[in-house]
Amino acid sequence: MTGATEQQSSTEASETSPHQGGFRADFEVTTERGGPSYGEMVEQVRTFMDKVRYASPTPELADEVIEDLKKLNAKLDTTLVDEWTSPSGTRIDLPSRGNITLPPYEVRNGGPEGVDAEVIFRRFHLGGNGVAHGGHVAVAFDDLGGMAAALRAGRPARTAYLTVNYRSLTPLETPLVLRTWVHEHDGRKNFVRGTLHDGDRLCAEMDALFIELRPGQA
Ligand SMILES: CCCCCCCC(=O)SCCNC(=O)CCNC(=O)[C@H](O)C(C)(C)COP(=O)(O)OP(=O)(O)OC[C@H]1O[C@@H](n2cnc3c(N)ncnc32)[C@H](O)[C@@H]1OP(=O)(O)O
Repeated sequence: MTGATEQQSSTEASETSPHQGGFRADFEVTTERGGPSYGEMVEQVRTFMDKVRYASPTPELADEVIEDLKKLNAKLDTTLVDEWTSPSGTRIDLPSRGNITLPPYEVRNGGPEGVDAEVIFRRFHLGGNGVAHGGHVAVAFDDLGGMAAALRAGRPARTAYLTVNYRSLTPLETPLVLRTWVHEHDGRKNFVRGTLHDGDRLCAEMDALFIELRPGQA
């Protein structure tokens, strides 16, 4: 499984420290941080969120779960690091780089020409009536649109605007194809388009602008 490409996280170094700015010019990606079971740990948390979305616990069970979660939170408290050295976001071998906040995706192909990924919206991404929440669709477009801009530009880019047209319902628990590409670029401006398909059916389209960050820009 791949969560990203090498190019995406190893961008052009600048004369400024890579430790400055909103996105670092160069930061270390890894397949090892968090250990071999880290992906499974993230998957178990996603599964837990799936269950929470649909569970209706008794008051006693809710109290029990709270106590268990407090213990787990205390365990993780002893291991907290900054965002650049956390496995969540830098583990390129895992879906969505191990980033638990993103809908899990796998990049099938990524380069200056664009990104082709498979994304699955989980049960906890429910909006209503059994289909995905539109905000989660936008999150997937944002991350993979930013990736398309970064791969073309060779440097990080930030979203200036992002428009999603919801063309049909987006199913949960279904492998979907999300594509993003730079349609046009002008200086630091990358006009990025995207599509989300369930088979042949178009679920949503994206039209966005990603601005390449200047060295050290916050
Ligand atoms: C691989 C991982 C990918 C992750 C992707 C995740 C992406 C994100 O979610 S980023 C978070 C959400 N975005 C933000 O918080 C951004 C907040 N805004 C900003 O930081 C700034 O406004 C920023 C960086 C977008 C642009 O600022 P700045 O670099 O100073 O550029 P600025 O000089 O204002 O504008 C550059 C050009 O873009 C144009 N522009 C800027 N914003 C917009 C906009 N919203 N609409 C249209 N044009 C715009 C300007 O008009 C200008 O055009 P021109 O060069 O022709 O005069």
